[in-house]
Amino acid sequence: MIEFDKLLEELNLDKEFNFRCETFITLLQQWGKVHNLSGRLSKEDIIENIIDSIYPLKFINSYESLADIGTGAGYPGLILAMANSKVKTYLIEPRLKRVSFLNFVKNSLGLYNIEVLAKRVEDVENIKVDLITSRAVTNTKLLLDLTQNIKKDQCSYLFYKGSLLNDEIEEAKLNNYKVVNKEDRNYLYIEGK
Ligand SMILES: C[S@@+](CC[C@H](N)C(=O)[O-])C[C@H]1O[C@@H](n2cnc3c(N)ncnc32)[C@H](O)[C@@H]1O
Repeated sequence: MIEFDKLLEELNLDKEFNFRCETFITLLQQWGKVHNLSGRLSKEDIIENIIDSIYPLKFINSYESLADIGTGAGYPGLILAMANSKVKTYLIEPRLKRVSFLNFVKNSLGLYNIEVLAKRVEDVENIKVDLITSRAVTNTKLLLDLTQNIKKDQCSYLFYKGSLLNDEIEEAKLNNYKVVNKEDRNYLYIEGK
């Protein structure tokens, strides 16, 4: 896939990331059928989701710790952790089959920067991160409210949104934010200052 190869080059992602993606694709296709983890399981669909997950690395600031809310089968938090295995990454996901899958991928790839927390985000305690991500879980205001307990003072947010973003921005009373559009996707980035 040309777009994928171009993006990897642009983001300076090496062969190791490519290998991790191949393994993730194989495992998701195996587990996905049995455990109903993700609706879209063709290789092309999975690569599209991987591109969607890592595309924001083009424009966000670097970060040392990350929490992804509602990681499901891996998007975007697991993929971001595969792209940068030095970043401490918490994948917060309450559904146990999804948790087992995320742990299986983590162990298969030796990604010990990842910690999978089998909880709802509002029940998570004792972690503080400087980037919070989420895709397809809930609206912006609720995400900001539910993550109060895990944010560092200068925390940034990256939410993967569709087209209905303006109402959400208004409801959440956001001032400093950036929206980056790519096809049907709107990435909402709120930079911690
Ligand atoms: C529609 S799926 C999206 C999964 C993945 N982020 C993606 O984009 O493919 C929503 C996920 O959020 C999880 N979830 C729902 N409420 C949550 C909460 N309060 N805290 C953490 N995860 C939650 C669900 O278990 C589910 O796996």
